[in-house]
Amino acid sequence: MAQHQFTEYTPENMGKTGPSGRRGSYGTAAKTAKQGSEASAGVGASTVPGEPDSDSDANSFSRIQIKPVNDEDDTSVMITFNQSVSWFIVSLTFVASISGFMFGYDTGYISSALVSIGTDLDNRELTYGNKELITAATSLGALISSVVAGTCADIWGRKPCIMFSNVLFVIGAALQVSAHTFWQMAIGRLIMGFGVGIGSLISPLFIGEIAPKMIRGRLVVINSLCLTGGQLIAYGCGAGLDKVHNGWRILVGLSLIPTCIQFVCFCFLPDTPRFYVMKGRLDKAAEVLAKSYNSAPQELIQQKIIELSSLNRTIPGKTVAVRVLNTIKELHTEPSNFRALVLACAMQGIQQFCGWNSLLYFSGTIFETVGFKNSAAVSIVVAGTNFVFTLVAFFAIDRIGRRVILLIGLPGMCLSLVVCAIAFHFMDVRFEGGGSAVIKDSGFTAWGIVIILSIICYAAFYALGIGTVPWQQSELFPQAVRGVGTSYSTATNWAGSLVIASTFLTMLQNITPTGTFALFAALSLVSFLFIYFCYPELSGLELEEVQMILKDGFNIKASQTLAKKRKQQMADQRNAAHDNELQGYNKAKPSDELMEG
Ligand SMILES: O[C@H]1[C@H](O)[C@@H](O)[C@H](O)[C@@H](O)[C@H]1O
Repeated sequence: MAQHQFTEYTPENMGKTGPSGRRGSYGTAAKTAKQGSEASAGVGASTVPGEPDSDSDANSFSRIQIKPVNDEDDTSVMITFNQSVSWFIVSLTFVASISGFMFGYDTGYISSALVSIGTDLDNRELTYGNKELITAATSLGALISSVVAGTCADIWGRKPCIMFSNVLFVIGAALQVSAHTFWQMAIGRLIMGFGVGIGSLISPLFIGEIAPKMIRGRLVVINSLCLTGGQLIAYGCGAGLDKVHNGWRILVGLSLIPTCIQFVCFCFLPDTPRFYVMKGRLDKAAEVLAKSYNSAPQELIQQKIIELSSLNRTIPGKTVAVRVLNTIKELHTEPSNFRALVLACAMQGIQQFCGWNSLLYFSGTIFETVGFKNSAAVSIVVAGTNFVFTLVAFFAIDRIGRRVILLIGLPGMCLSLVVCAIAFHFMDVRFEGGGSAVIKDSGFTAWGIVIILSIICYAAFYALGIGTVPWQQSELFPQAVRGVGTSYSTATNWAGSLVIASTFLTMLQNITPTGTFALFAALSLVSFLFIYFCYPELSGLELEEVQMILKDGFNIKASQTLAKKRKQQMADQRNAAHDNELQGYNKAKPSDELMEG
């Protein structure tokens, strides 16, 4: 265990900026802390004097350098807290995850609401086109808002953006609940979609930034659990309110409860320490870290802040617009950022183009076609499987790792889809215009059961891997481009969702169900190959270490080695803490809390 030197740093000098506008007062401290770790670690990480750019104070500013790794050379040195999770972090995670719930509930309730709306809007039945527009409005709104949400989160903060999404949820829901015309309903759905897009991006980003690295995957999956749970509850409530007069208004009105709870909670909760560091509010960052790791000594908190601010780099630019343009430029021109962007967008694209949402949205139609009278019940089973296997992913994502669960999930999905395609072939189902189906043997058949079982297996493998892992997207990007990077990937998700949902019935009609499911199977296979060759293992790594992995390639092997090493270090640390406890040390020495590569 390394002995780290403590610095002359005091809370009073926190947040003061040097002549350059950067945190000059941290410069010497960062240097001292880093030299301490270097001297004892004897590894390649080094403190380099501030680069001689015009606006830096070379004497008082220094940077932590993380070199690229290859299989043998692990040069990362990061400060880690011994304590894994506190109630404060758990509370922040659950409050942020309400956005995930809203995402799931608001995209989930519409299929049953559309059935029970009847002639309540404009005193007429909704046309097929009206229904499509009301459904798609939310995805379209989410697509539009996700494009700008990341930048807004970097400018104003993660918390204000989530609170703004609450306001949009309330306006959107109020418009829908009181709607008597088709257009009011569609506009309400669009505004609600703006809120969904913001929440879908910021909630996982917020959780990723507050989470301790060893359980970051799990905490982000809590957001996915709320999402799939929200979908399940929406299906359940939809089935329950099916026969109730104005049941759809109650269904929409219920969505106001969680969003108001989230707004009120965030009035009393802070933003993430990394965001505060980004804005130079180091005192606030230290305060949040101290609450998050309440058993960590003050000196260690201070050192972590020093480390984070040394790694923090502000993108230059006189105005916001110039800074955004420079960020976009840096996202594309810096190789590690570009690799992160490719991975994040590809993962979200794969998640949508493997066809899950089309099955979720149209499962009722499919199950009725293959002979199930109570199709709503079977749809609930499919949504329930999605939820249960997201729970399995929760336990597996940090222990087994993101890469492994993806590499198990995608072949499973591919196989289930192949079986489904074959079963549809033997059932001889043809879909005709307007979503109606012609079937050779009507009624309940063995092939019908095969289709349902294979769709349930598909749901399980999907939720285990590709349904869950892409939402870990924020860990791929460094702080300076995280907001914009996650905007790109979240927009890819919503664009994919929109394309797939609007083309699924046409595909069933034009290339038959067998062709459609075979196409999704082929896409799952190609995705498997992409992940095998390009997706590194990031479990257990500090957010700042991920860029080191992506610096000179996808470095799959190096990432696996580093992830393994981190797990071992954590286990050793836990054992050491346990031994200390047995020997009667109640207070961990600061140096025991530090670990290094
Ligand atoms: O991760 C989620 C989840 O898998 C949902 O079930 C799905 O509807 C969403 O599109 C996806 O982003």
